[in-house]
Amino acid sequence: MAPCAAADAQMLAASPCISASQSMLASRAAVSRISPALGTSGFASCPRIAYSRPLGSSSVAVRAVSGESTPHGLPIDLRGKRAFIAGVADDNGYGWAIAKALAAAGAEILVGTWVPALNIFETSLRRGKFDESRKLPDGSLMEIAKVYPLDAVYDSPEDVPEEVKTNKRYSGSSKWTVKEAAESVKEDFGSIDILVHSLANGPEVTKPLLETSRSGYLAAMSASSYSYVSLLQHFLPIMNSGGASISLTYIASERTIPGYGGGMSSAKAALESDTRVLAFEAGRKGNIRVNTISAGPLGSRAAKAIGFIEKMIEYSYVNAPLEKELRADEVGNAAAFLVSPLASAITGSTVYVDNGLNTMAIAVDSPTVAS
Ligand SMILES: NC(=O)c1ccc[n+]([C@@H]2O[C@H](COP(=O)([O-])OP(=O)(O)OC[C@H]3O[C@@H](n4cnc5c(N)ncnc54)[C@H](O)[C@@H]3O)[C@@H](O)[C@H]2O)c1
Repeated sequence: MAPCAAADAQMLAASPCISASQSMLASRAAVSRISPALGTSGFASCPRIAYSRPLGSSSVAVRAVSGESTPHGLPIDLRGKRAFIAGVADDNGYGWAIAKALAAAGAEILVGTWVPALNIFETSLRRGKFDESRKLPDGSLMEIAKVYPLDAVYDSPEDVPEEVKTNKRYSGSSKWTVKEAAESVKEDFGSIDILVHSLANGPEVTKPLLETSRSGYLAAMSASSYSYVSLLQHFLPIMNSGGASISLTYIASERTIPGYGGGMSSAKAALESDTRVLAFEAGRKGNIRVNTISAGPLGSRAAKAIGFIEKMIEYSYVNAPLEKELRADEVGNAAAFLVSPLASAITGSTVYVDNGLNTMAIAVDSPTVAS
């Protein structure tokens, strides 16, 4: 969700050990022919390989043999990796942008879609409504290997209240609790390498904290924080060693953003704290890295529910060190980096992808600086 509860791959243009003038995605096809030699850890073995690949009508010879030449560029190479992205229900949000960046880097994409939004998402996908935004930098369309129904507020079938079970928005789907989703992914694919949590919900997000009910506050925590603990808890056993997980957070966790209410700021603070603890536990238990991206404001569906997202986007544009629009793909690219072998020593971190807005203490039109 927005600054609340609730992207194409420019950084990915650096191709796996290939000349800087080539797009990474164009290189994927050729590199995949040498994947047995390259392995799934990607660039680490690049300096020792030499191969040639067709690019358009011409053929580009690539030599990156130690001692012969210096390879250009660093690859974000996710070929051979499988990602489960929880929280994709349209092509506007951060989850979609992250899915695209990971796909562009070569990962296989599975998504988890909130049950009430599943039907419309699958129908739109089937009817080609997202085809334009499925385009990857190499011109191919992102493939989603499978869409899983998910409601991350429920861990297992025993937790689901009768009124939800019988709700017609849920009755057409099955196996959508977190535990069942992980079991289904295991049954279908065996394992994953990357887990992305890009979901949040706060039913009272428009209410100030002082007016938030206990149930509204706890609902925000359940959907936006514990949902991540639960996802990692259930997916960790099927995550390959060396894998990585990320979630999305928002600066309202550490600085006051009036209007981001209903306990959502508290939920993001919990998510960031949990990132550090989970990084330790998942690191020790499964050699899995855990990070969270503190993203700047984006006009996603969830963010629009808060009501003032356009103002937040404008505020960011005017006041951030980088005076530009924040694109969802910039967050997607950062996510691709964080889950890639290039970030192999980064875990437990909150990484800001917000044009630098988090560093500012006062607005640029403040009388303090305007004089
Ligand atoms: N948009 C912003 O300005 C912004 C800024 C910083 C962080 N974020 C975070 O980014 C993440 C993605 O949000 P977004 O803004 O891209 O919006 P989005 O609408 O694309 O994503 C939110 C997703 O959460 C799903 N969802 C809600 N409740 C769920 C549940 N119980 N189980 C499973 N899925 C559920 C929704 O269906 C939706 O697909 C969220 O964590 C959000 O807080 C957003």
